[in-house]
Amino acid sequence: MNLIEAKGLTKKFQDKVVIKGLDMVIGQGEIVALIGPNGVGKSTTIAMLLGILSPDQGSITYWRTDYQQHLAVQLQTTPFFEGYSARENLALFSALYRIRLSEAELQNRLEACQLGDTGNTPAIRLSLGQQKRLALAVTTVHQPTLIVLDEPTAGLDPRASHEIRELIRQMVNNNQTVLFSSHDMEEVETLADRIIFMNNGQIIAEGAPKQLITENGVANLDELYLKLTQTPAVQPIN
Ligand SMILES: Nc1ncnc2c1ncn2[C@@H]1O[C@H](COP(=O)(O)OP(=O)(O)OP(=O)(O)O)[C@@H](O)[C@H]1O
Repeated sequence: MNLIEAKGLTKKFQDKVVIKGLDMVIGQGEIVALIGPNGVGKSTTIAMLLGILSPDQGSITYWRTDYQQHLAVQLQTTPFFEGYSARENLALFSALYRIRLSEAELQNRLEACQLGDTGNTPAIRLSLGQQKRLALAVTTVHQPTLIVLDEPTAGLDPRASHEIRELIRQMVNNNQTVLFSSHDMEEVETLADRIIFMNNGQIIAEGAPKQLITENGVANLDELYLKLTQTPAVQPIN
C-alpha cells in the first residue's frame, strides 16, 4: 500500500521555481532517504507532503483522510519543555496527543530508547544523543504510521548515531514508515531501503542503494553523490 502519492508538484517562492513537476510515492513499511545538495528543495518537498505548504500545481493523495493525526515530524531542533525531566516531557507530549500513559508505560517507552536510567534528568541536561532519542520517543508517542525525520543523526558521534539508526529500524519492524533526509551517505547506504535523489527541484535518481550504485557504475553512495551533482566541466573553446 502507498501512504503518499504525489504527482506533478510545483512550488514557486516569489519568482523562483524551486520544485519542478515532482512525482513521489512513499510505500508503507519503507525507510526512504531523501537526499541531495543544500537548497535543492528537500525541506520544501517534505513540507508539501506533510500538508504544511500547498503546492502551486500538482496533487497529493494520502492513505487516509485524517492522515495528519498519524504523522510524526522531527526537525533538527529538540522540542522539550524546559525545566521538566525526560519522563515529564514524555508525559506532557502524550497529554498533547490525548494519550494517557501509566508510570510503567512511561518507563517502558524510556527504556525502549535506552533512557531508562535518565528519566529524572532534566531533558535539556541530557547529552545530545540522549536528547535525540528522547525527541524520537516524544514525537512518536502516538504510534504514528509515517515518521519524517530531518537529518536524525546530524552532529552525533558514531555510537549515538548507531543508536538512532537502531531506533529507526525498530520503528519499521513495528510496521511504521520512515522518510528521512541526510547528508551522510554511509548512513543512507546502511539504513535506506530506497533513495530519492533530488537536484535542482527535481528527482534525478531513485532506487535501492545497491541498485543505484550498480546502475551508475560507482563504488559507493559518496561517489554516486559526486557523480550526480558534478557541474559540467567548462568546454575548451576551439
Ligand atoms: N519560505 C521561503 N521563501 C523563499 N524562498 C524559500 C523559502 N523556503 C525555501 N526557499 C528557497 O527554496 C529553495 C529550496 O529550499 P529547501 O529548504 O527546500 O532546500 P533543502 O534541499 O531542504 O536544503 P537543505 O539541505 O539546506 O536543508 C532554496 O533556494 C531556498 O532558499
